[in-house]
Amino acid sequence: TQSTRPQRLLHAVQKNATRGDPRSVVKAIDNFCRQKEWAMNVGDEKGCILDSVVSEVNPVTVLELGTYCGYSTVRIASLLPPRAKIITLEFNPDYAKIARQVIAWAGLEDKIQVVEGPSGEWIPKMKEQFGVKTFDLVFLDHWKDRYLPDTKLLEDCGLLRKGSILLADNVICPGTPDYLEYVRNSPRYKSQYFKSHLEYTKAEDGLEKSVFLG
Ligand SMILES: Nc1ncc2ncn(CCCCCNC(=O)c3cc(-c4ccc(F)cc4)cc(O)c3O)c2n1
Ligand SMILES: [Mg+2]
Repeated sequence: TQSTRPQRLLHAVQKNATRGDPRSVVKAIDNFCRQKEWAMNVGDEKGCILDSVVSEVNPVTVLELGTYCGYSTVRIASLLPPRAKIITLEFNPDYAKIARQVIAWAGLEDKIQVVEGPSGEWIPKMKEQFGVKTFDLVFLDHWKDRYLPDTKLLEDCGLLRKGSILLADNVICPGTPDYLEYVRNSPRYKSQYFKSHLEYTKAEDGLEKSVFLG
């Protein structure tokens, strides 16, 4: 039977990356996506912006919405301090299965919890299920029309504290207009746009970094 793109991406990692070396896993995926098949990872250009925000925030608890193959999960986790943890939500069980193997190849299983299911159902259960108080950093990279409702859900569930950082991918392409309007006009956020390009292409895209003011 024909393999899927995530399966081919995983094979490229297992063939070209060194077990236990997250940076080589990131490199192998970027090479695969540049040379063989485009895939919707945040990519190397936006990935550098992600790295700088993670390093600046130095988060202890991270939430990622939309795991896909685990590329940004590995990028983030490789920069976290020892006891820090990242919970990553993935709707698609096939993607989650691949992501777990990519994360294992990088040797980052202890820092990462892959949770399967829709964000709208899991966010209200974060405190009781995972003992989370608040998130220091949230990386939004899932369905673009879920960015706004899930941000409001995070607020309503008390999962954001003064200074929590939201970092959103694809605010230009595919675009998240209602989310952008909200975080840029709400008095509860201080927002900043990092102009970049859609992964592995010349099309414009960017990340929006928003600080929750409480
Ligand atoms: N509610 C819920 N809860 C949890 C979840 N987990 C996953 N999902 C569903 C997410 C499905 C994938 C989301 N990502 C994208 O769609 C995406 C697309 C492009 C792109 C594509 C084609 C183009 F021509 C140009 C740009 C580029 C990107 O960087 C993207 O991130 C969930 N949903
Ligand atoms: Mg994305």
